[in-house]
Amino acid sequence: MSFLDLFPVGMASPSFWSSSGTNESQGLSNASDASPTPQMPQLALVDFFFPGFSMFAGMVSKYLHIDLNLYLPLLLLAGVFTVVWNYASSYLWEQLETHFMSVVDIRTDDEIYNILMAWVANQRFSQGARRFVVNTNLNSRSWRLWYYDYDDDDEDISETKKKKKALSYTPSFGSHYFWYRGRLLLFRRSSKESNSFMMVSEREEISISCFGRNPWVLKELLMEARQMYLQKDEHKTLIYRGTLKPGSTEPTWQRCMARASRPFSTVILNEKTKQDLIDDVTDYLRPSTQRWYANRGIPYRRGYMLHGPPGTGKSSLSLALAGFFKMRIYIVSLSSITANEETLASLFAELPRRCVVLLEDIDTAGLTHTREGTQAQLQNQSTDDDMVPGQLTTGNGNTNTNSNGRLSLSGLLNILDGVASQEGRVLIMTTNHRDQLDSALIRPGRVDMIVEFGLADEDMTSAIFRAIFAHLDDDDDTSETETAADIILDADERQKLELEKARKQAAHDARVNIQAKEFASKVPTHEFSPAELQGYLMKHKRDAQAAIDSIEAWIEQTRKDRKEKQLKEAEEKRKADLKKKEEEAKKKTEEAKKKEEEAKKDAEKKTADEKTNSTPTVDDKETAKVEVKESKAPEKLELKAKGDEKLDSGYVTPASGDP
Ligand SMILES: Nc1ncnc2c1ncn2[C@@H]1O[C@H](COP(=O)(O)OP(=O)(O)OP(=O)(O)O)[C@@H](O)[C@H]1O
Repeated sequence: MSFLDLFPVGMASPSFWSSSGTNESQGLSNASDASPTPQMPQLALVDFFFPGFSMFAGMVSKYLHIDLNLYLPLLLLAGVFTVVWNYASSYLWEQLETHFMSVVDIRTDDEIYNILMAWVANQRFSQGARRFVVNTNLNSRSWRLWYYDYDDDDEDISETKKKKKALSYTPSFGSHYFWYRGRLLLFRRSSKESNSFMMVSEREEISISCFGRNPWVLKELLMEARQMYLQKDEHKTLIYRGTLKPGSTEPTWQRCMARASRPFSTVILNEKTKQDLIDDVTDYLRPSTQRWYANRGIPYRRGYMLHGPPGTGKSSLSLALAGFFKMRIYIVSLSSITANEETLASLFAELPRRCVVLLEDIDTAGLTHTREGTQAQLQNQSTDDDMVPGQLTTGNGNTNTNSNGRLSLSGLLNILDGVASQEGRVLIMTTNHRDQLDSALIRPGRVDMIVEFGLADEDMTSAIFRAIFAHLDDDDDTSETETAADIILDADERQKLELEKARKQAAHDARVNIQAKEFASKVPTHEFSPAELQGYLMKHKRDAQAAIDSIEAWIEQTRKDRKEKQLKEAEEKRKADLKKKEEEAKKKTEEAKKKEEEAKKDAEKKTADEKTNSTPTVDDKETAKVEVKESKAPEKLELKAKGDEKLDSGYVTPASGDP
């Protein structure tokens, strides 16, 4: 049986309705029984609004013997009501929202999005939603906020002890009602019309509304969400880096990671220096200190300079400091292309009041020429095109950004002295070559404390060894030990177990101390950086003895590698110099050639001009004749000239002494 067989003959044609439906139908069709044709426009109209209605009504009439015509007015009414309701309800809702509700819109390109979504994911209404979005990372997908690394908190350890990404559930697009502090709130998530190049997750809009004109409950909710978010990061140091927004020249701070705060004790440095630094910053951050500065008109800022060879712990100390004082750290490398006065100024303007600002590698920023440098140096500087973009230049006194758009020393000083840096921030500058810096940059007031970092000495080496091999409580798989302890309910047995554990640890630490001394005695002092030694030890982190046994071979190899590297660098430098010299010589030869050609051309032109000037015209011929004659017979010429004069002027000029 085909599909068409279901329908009576002629059903598909417009005339079917009037001819076959007349027997049963009365309503609309009764009026047209006698003449089927006038009904057609009505049916066509109904079909227009409800496509396929005539066909459906025909089937219902044939098989169920119900005449839908009778219900047509009702259906139409329902349709009209639906349309009106749609318009009216959205209008009414709009009016209600405008006059009787408070709404907070959440920007998806702001950190508040991450804050709120973290809160929402923890709410009952979110976990009970029937349609929801599942994420392993709740953070905004907006390019301004999309971080490439996930917080460690987003991971959980399952019973099988395998690390898995935690799943977060948030309500899907639509309106979701929930109760908060006894008030009914509405969480709305919708997809906004936007450019197709944006990802779906980027195109969402979030808002929370409450009934009533006072939005206090919304503000409280946001505060609670923020508090919860901050608690999550309490034991972490949030690291931000100064960068340019993708595809634009606008600078911005991008949160790049949240690291577990590094304890101060893990930074190996002279204990007194460490304590002095902590005391200094503690004193500086006291509210009374701020008043003290203000009362005396002294700019409220504090600068620290950390200097020393690469890999000696400058960045580590800065991070530990930020973690210790629970402050965010904002890092900008002056050797990066983003570093010019304009970008730095806007980055500084965006900084929060209390934070650590780390200006990295100011030596790579081109301060090898000092501000007191000679005029020649300055001239060289201005023509030096080999500098890395973003390098600092000494400036020419007139401008803070030189012609290449690079940051000048005066530009940097302006930023350091500017209003933006007088907000109680801790400014740390790091450098590998302190001696090459301008004294203006490190004068008291700009740099208040200088901390020197050096290559590892014997004490440092053994401290690094201990740091790697000492047993820390967190190293244990606590879930396993806890289970064992839980099983043994007897207090004595438990105490015994703990004592045994402590004894084992003490024995381990004593062994590590001896090994550390042995290791340190084998490493020459002030030759290797802590980072190099740490890197080596980490290769043997499960076997301390192996680390001691193979250190000599490593030292040998490292020296060899360094020598090779030095030779390679020297060779590269030699080649580069040679190439530069050749290029300069070539340039000079070309210039000389060019000059020669120009001189030749000039000479040729001159000769040509002379020739042109010397080609005899009629007058010239006359003059020449005169000249020739003049040379032959001066007296005669004189007479002739006088004759000419007579002819030209019409009268004779009386010559002196002429009778
Ligand atoms: N004094 C130190 N105490 C503890 N760890 C250190 C120390 N020096 C270096 N390290 C280790 O070496 C690595 C590199 O250190 P860090 O980045 O702090 O050095 P740096 O001086 O800032 O180097 P650079 O000048 O190249 O930026 C880190 O993993 C750090 O743990």
